[in-house]
Amino acid sequence: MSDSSARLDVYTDVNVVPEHENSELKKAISDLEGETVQLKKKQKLLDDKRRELLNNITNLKGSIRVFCRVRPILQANKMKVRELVETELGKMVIRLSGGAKEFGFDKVFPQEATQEDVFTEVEPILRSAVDGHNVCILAYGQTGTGKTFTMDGIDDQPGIVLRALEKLFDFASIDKTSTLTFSISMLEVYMGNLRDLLVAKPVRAMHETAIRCSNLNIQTDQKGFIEIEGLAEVQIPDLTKAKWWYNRGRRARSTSWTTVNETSSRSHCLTRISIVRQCDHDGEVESSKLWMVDLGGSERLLKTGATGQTLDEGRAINLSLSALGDVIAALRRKKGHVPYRNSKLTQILKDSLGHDSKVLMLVHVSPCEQDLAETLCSLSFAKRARGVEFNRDMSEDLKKQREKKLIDLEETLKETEEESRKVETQLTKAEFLLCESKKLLPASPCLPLDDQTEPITPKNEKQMLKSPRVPARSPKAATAPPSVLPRFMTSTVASRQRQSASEQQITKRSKPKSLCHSEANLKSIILQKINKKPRWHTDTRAANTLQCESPRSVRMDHYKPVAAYSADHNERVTPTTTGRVGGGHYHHRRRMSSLI
Ligand SMILES: Nc1ncnc2c1ncn2[C@@H]1O[C@H](COP(=O)(O)OP(=O)(O)OP(=O)(O)O)[C@@H](O)[C@H]1O
Repeated sequence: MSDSSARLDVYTDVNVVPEHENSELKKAISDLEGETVQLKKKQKLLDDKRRELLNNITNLKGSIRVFCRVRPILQANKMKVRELVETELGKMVIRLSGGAKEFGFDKVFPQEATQEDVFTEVEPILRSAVDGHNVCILAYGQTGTGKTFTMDGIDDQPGIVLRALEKLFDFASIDKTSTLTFSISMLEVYMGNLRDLLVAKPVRAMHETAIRCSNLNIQTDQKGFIEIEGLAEVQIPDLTKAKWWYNRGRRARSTSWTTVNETSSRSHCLTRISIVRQCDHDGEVESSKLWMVDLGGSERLLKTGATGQTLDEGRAINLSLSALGDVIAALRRKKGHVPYRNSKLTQILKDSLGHDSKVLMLVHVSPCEQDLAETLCSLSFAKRARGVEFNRDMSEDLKKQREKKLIDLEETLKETEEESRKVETQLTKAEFLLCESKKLLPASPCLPLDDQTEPITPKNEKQMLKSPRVPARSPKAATAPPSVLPRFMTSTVASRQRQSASEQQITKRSKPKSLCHSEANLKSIILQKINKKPRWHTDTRAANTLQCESPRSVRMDHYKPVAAYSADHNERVTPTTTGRVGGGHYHHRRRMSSLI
């Protein structure tokens, strides 16, 4: 057979679409493009609606919520204690000689409550953080009542922070309308000074006489947002890196021995997760903060056997806790002046306690008779934070109305989420069809088969179907000046996982049992759209090259970080604003952390 006849055969086998069908295919593509744009718009609207509904629900429940957790009786004093604390649904009852005293809470966790029980109730507030609200979770209570246990947890019972990190990455992997990126900072407020826990070197000497604090400045920008100048902020692209940094920060925390708790925290430990959310539809960027705070133990100083430095530490902790109580009470009463400036703690948390933020305070108490005085102090603090007027002053009628409104809102939220899932399915289908039909358009004159690079074999066919194409950077990203880009906007592992899952999903769908059959199916689907019967012939070699790149996957690499933040511990950590790398030596007065 001559060369030319061979070429003729090839052209006959390959999809040569007649002109009129070609224009119908173009029309179908343009319809599909219109459809995906509309579906994306609808998806964005539904997501906005969901966020608004959730926000209304949280506000109705109270933007400052107070839970109470009762620590179990510890093995050490199991034999010699009398329990005075009883829990009922949403209520704490203290049995006193003169009768019982009741305290109401949004939720009460009895001694047997697990870390999981606690986290289940905490979880909804994390959604608010991802939706763009500043959120503050505070663990408050007497020394030794389990604040660190609730926030940090122990090896086999992780606490809120680790669970929250996991949850955030879960949210990122299932978010269909935006890309989420996270970074972590940790600091402690010790005797009124701030100390960066991510750049601090763990100090192994137990009784160092001085603490060197880093030069961290609390700044308020024009919009009233708080930034801590000089505080290291590390990008966390995945859960493993997030855990690594978090554990590093915890080890650097100051602890000391008191008569009440062997590893008493002598400071407030603050973990901040900065969340950047970029909407895939319009590129809009939102940021929010999630603070998780293990407060220093509130204590009656005489009881802890504190003297000297420990006494000073206790005083400093009590002063800042009382300032925190004043701020929350003022916010509760919606009082004009909120005394944020009275402590470093409240200055740092200023933009995450007030306007439009969500606060969750977990008050910890001991069940033992010997701790009664402290327990009553903690419960009074909680009562003030919760606002006495909240339920007591509300008439039964109002309470019922509120309950009904909550039920209605939750119902609407469910429906919205359901509708959003349906739109997501439609969008995936439309994008798949669009992607495949574009490949049926003859883009340029066909090359003779001899000129094609590699023959298709079963081996590389598999390879091609599996490996996604490298996503192109969007024109937006290519042209945007780096200085205006948020510094955390790199793809996270979660987002990359989501991308590859999405591609695998589509590849699975596009992966033909028989390639001819698959393409014929595709054509018939597209032809159905343009009301035509399939007439084209199939060239299996051409069909083999079908790889569907999810159009939605392109978004991941839009941005590069401006600063070289890295969660890899071999790499550099950069402080947020000053450019000063905090590799200095921090001589902490003493440290007995059990976490080393
Ligand atoms: N819910 C719980 N279940 C089991 N053990 C607990 C629980 N809560 C606290 N503990 C144990 O009680 C001890 C004291 O708890 P923890 O150190 O968390 O108290 P703390 O309130 O953080 O104290 P401090 O303010 O002094 O730092 C620890 O040994 C801890 O493991």
